[in-house]
Amino acid sequence: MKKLLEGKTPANEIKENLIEEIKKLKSDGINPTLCVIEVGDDPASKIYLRVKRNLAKKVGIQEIGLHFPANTSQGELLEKIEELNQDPSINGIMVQLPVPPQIDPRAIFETIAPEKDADGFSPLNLGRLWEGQSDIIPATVRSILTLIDYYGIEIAGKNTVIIGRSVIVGKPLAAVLVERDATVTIAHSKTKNLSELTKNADVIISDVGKAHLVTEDMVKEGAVIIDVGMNRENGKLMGDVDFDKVAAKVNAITPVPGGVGPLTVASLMKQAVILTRKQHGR
Ligand SMILES: Nc1nc2c(c(=O)[nH]1)N[C@@H](CN(C=O)c1ccc(C(=O)N[C@@H](CCC(=O)O)C(=O)O)cc1)CN2
Repeated sequence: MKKLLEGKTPANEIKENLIEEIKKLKSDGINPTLCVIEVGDDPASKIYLRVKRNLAKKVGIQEIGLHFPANTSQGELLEKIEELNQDPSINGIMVQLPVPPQIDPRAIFETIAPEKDADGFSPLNLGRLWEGQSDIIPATVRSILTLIDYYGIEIAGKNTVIIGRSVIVGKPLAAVLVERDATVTIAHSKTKNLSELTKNADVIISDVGKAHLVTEDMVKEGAVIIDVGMNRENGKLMGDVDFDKVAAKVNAITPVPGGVGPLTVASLMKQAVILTRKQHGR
C-alpha cells in the first residue's frame, strides 16, 4: 500500500476554513443556524449528535438540538419540520438516522425544504445531482469526494465499482462520480459474480455494512479502495474490506475507523454554511 487515506487531516482543513468563512458571515450579520433533530434514544446516534454539537460550536454554527420521544408519530415530526421550513432564522435542518420504525425516512426527506436540506437527502437535491448540479450533496458522498481530491486520486476514465445502492450513499455517489468522468458500476446484494467486477476495478467503494465482504482475491494490484462500511466484530470497529491483506496489494486505502467517518460531520457543517450562503444570495 502506498497511501493511507486518512480523514482526520482533510477534516481539520475543512474546520479551519469554516471558522474563517463563518467569521466573515457573522461580520455581515449572518449567523449560520442548523437544527438537528433526534427521534428516540439510539445510543450511537447520541454519540454522533454530540460530535455534531461540539463541531458546530467550534466552527461558530449555532446548533439547535430538538429531541422527540421514540413514540413520536410521523405526523408530529413532519409538522415540526414544516414549521422549521417556514422559520427564517433556521438555515439548515437534519434528522439523525435511524428513526423509529413508525417513521418513514423518505417522508422526512420529502418534507425538509430543499433549500434547508443539510443532509442533501431531499428528492430534489438528489435528482439535481444527476443533472450535474452538485453543491448540495449527502455528507458521506462529500466526504468521499474530499478524500479523492485531497489525496489526488485520479477518477476520470477509471473503472469504479460502488458496492451498495442506498439512496443516501451509493446512488448519489454514482451521480457525482459520473459527473467527474468515472465509468461507474453499482453492485448490490443481487449482483452475480461480484469479484468479476471488482477484479477489473481501478477504484472500489464499499458501503454495505458487511465485514470481510471485500477480500484480497477480489481486488487488483494498484487499485484504490474506499471503505464506507462500519461493522462491529467482537467489539472491534471494522469496514467492509479485509484491511490488512487488501492494503498490502493496493495503491491507496481508507482505514476504518479513521477514513471516511471523521469527514462526515465536517462535511455536514460545510453544507450548513453552503445553505446559509445560498439563502443570502452569496
Ligand atoms: N441524518 C443522518 N444520519 C446519519 C448519517 C448522516 O450522514 N446523516 N450518518 C451516520 C452517522 N454519522 C453521522 O451522522 C456518523 C457516522 C460515523 C462517524 C465517524 O466518525 N466514524 C468513525 C468511527 C466512530 C466510532 O468509533 O463509532 C470512523 O469511521 O472513523 C461520524 C458520523 C448514520 N446516521
